[in-house]
Amino acid sequence: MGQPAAQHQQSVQHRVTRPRHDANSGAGRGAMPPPSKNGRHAPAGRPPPAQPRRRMASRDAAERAAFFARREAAAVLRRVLRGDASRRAAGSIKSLVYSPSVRNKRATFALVCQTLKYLPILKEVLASSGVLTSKWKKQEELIYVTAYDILFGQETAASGSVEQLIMLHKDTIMDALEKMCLRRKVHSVEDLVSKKSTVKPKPRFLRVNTLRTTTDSVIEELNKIHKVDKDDVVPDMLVLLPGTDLHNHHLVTDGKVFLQGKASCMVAVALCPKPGWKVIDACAAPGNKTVHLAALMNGEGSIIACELNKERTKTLQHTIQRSGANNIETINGDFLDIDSNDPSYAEVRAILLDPSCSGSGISTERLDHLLPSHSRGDQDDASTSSRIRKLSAFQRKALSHALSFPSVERVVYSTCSIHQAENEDVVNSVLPLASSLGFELATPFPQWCRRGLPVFEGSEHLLRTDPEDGLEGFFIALFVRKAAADAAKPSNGGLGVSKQVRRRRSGLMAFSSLRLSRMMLCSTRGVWGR
Ligand SMILES: C[S@@+](CC[C@H](N)C(=O)[O-])C[C@H]1O[C@@H](n2cnc3c(N)ncnc32)[C@H](O)[C@@H]1O
Repeated sequence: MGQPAAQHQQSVQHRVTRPRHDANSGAGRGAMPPPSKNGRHAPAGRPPPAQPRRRMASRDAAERAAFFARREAAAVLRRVLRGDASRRAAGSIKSLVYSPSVRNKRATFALVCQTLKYLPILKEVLASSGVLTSKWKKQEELIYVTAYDILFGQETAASGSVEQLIMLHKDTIMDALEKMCLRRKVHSVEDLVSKKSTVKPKPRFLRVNTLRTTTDSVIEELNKIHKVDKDDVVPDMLVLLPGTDLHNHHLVTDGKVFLQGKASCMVAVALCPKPGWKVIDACAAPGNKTVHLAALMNGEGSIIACELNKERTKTLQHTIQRSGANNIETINGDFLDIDSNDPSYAEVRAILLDPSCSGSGISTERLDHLLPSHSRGDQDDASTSSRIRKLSAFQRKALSHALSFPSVERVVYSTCSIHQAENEDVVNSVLPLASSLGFELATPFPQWCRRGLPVFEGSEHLLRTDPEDGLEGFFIALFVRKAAADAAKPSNGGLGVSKQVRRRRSGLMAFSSLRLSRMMLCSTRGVWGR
């Protein structure tokens, strides 16, 4: 290639569309301490040019912001990569970034996503440039983030030993990048980056927490700056434009609204617990559906929220606290170990079972396409099928257990999976038991067009949501005990039922007549033949 380093560097760098992220914004970072003095000096041999004070100060602030953003991003990236490698993710990229411990969420999110996008390239060039020696291996995630940021991001570089390491090797790395482009016959580094990241923007859904506020007052407040609509299916659900960022909005931090997807909210609504009932949320963390149940019950009655994982139980408790619900008891334990014949559960009337699943219905939202396992194509391998087999065995056990509670009238089984093995097959396998215990499948949201895959008679009662509907891929099955369903018919006078239950019942009654027209509508859209 033989061109001078600076010119050469420019030729590669300028062919890269610099991704824009606002790690430099410094939002929320004003109170942070500066990096250690010895980590912040101008590159050797180049005295800082004389600059007006204000420009120096703003450069210092930018460096400080970049320094901290890279370290926050590296901590998240470490958890993401370890979870992906062990296939036991501690959470999605988003949930890790939006955990309370991350201060500059927006910058961290952008840096993590961009670093993941460039990771295969970074690994290769850092290895060939001899940067990742055993000494630096311990900080490899920080090296990836910093290398991404300096090479393709914002170039604010001077502070921190890892920043200096990358600056020291920058020319060699750019050289390796140039060679890589030549070898792969592409014009720019951007052409080397995975293009699988096209996520179709979805509306921003949010659920109003009616334990703390009213839907009308939230609309009034949000309307000042956002376009807000009421959802036509889920009560107290609002729809905003895609990309509306409300993570730091006081309505969210105060627990007045929850940033919860529409499909996820349909689960608790399908269970439709009455105020005053005793309800179990069997696999509860992080608790979005638990607190939704509490809101639907107007905070009356009691909810037992069971969660196996200790750390996630803490998150569940945090969610409950944020919601203001005070009728929820948490159990850190195995739902399968709860004795359904224990007198303390004799009055449980509804169970929501949203067990661990493959999450294949939310893989796009979870940004799984950015993970190394995805680019290796691990999704199709034998370990995935074995994982799904294990999951569905647990799901079957848990669903059978839920049906075994003596007074339970309504059981909702839900997943965020698109796999038949975790959905229709699980339901089908428990049908004989369900029927022997007096349960039958009921039809949640009868007006909803997309139903279960037609793999057994009765699967039309099941509900699926799909990215085609602009939603995540969810699955909902509702079991109702026949005696309870009969008692709920209007002929009993409908004593003491809430307006919502009555509305819902009339929906169920209307099902038969609706069904024919709906099936005709569905068949024209090809839903059954997917
Ligand atoms: C899909 S998540 C539940 C999400 C939750 N319903 C929500 O909407 O926020 C499944 C949860 O079940 C927990 N879990 C898995 N096996 C369990 C078991 N045997 N008993 C109780 N919880 C379990 C997992 O740790 C995980 O937190």
